[in-house]
Amino acid sequence: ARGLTPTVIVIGAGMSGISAAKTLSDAGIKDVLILEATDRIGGRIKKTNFSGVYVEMGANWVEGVNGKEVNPIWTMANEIGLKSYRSDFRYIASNVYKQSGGLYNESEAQKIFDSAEEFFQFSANVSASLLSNGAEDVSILTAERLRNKVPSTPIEKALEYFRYDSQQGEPPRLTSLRNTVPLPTFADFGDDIYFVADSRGYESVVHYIAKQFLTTNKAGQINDPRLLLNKTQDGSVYKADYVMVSASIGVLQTDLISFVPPLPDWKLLAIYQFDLSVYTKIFIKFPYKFWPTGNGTEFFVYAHERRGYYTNWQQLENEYPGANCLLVTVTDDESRRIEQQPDLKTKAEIMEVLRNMFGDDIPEATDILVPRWWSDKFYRGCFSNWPVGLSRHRFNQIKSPVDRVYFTGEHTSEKYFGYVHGAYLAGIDSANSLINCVKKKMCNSKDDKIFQDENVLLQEE
Ligand SMILES: Cc1cc2nc3c(=O)[nH]c(=O)nc-3n(C[C@H](O)[C@H](O)[C@H](O)COP(=O)(O)OP(=O)(O)OC[C@H]3O[C@@H](n4cnc5c(N)ncnc54)[C@H](O)[C@@H]3O)c2cc1C
Repeated sequence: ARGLTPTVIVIGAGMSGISAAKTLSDAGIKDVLILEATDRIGGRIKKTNFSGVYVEMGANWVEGVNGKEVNPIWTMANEIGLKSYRSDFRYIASNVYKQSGGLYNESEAQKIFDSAEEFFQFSANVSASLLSNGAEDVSILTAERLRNKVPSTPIEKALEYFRYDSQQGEPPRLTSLRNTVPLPTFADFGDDIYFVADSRGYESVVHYIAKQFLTTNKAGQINDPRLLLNKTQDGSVYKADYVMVSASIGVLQTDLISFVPPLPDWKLLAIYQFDLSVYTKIFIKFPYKFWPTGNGTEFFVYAHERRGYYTNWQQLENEYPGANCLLVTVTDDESRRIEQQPDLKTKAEIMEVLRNMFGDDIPEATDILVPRWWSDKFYRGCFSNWPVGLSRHRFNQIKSPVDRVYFTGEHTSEKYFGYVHGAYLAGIDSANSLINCVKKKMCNSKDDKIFQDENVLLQEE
């Protein structure tokens, strides 16, 4: 180690920063310094105590399990015995509530569900043919129009929301068909997703990786001088040969971090064009259960005429027995609206929705948790989504290094952007490019040249 001048400074100790630092360390570049703005590692994987149980404010599922390849996060979750529960969405059609109460007829709901499934297959074919023809990208909504499958009734809209917005955090109008249908996560790692409910938190996977290269004290806590927490705007100066930036793309879209000299135009254009979705998991607690429990009841849907209005529900009896907790998820504009209003207002809205579904006799909620990722200057959102029309060339520029400044994070994973495994694999990838530069002096890829030419063009405009 060279003391005050490490080879690499890693900005951010979320999954990707920790994964990058470990990869560097494994390759013999042990003099890294990780600077994290908050008081903890894990970033968007974060547990909190909610009325006596540990719930996840950020990432909750290991997504992509039981497929042809093994999701590396699943491997680690098993190595540490992380408690998780397979989510079973097969019964949704029997659990769709009308706006003013009562369930939709199951066969009616099933028909809409089947038709959505048929559309999904169709759209996957459209996506594949766009790719093979080298044609322009289209949105998921465009594909719906092609098939005359644009949802119009509350139940159609609710089921569409359940399928797309709960995965991408943004509506089909904004989302790239070519890059999200089908999602490589499920094609490669399998269709199953497992809900983590463990008092150590999903973040224990990040700790598990960190402890493989950072020192710990007798109590097992990380005490390595190469990890500095609460590192923000305190006037300290650190020097290094290289920097690896792992902050969210939402952070990079603001001026929280200033680069001197400024990032080139091609880089900024790429960063500014990608999307960071907002996805809000609201936990609510009750004195007792008034919702159906048992097999096939875990997920339910509320079909309000206002699309995305408290649509997605999960009862957590399996995961947190006896805690009497529900989880309702909102996204995008609803998330931003709810982040900006007091929790009491949100609770009142949710109580009204629940009374519509279950009648006036239900008890008042005793506690509510509303995470605010979008308002948080260290995140500015939840997971990235590929907007329609953004080319692969432009996408590659998001992760491309600028001189000795490297980039990583879930938003730099071409196949698995938006996910925990995407962040993990991106950390390894970006670290490997940096290692190639340090050790083999392979620093300027051919692509960089293209980018630089483009930059000149932009400046001449
Ligand atoms: C609500 C929510 C639900 C999600 N659900 C799932 C899910 O179920 N399954 C799944 O696979 N994925 C899910 N995700 C996505 C997953 O959490 C992320 O893809 C992944 O954790 C991102 O890791 P990262 O290292 O790229 O970024 P981050 O976790 O954001 O790490 C970046 C780190 O940089 C720090 N930082 C920011 N600015 C600075 C600065 N100026 N200086 C120093 N440090 C800074 C941050 O504090 C943070 O610790 C979800 C995310 C959210 C928010």
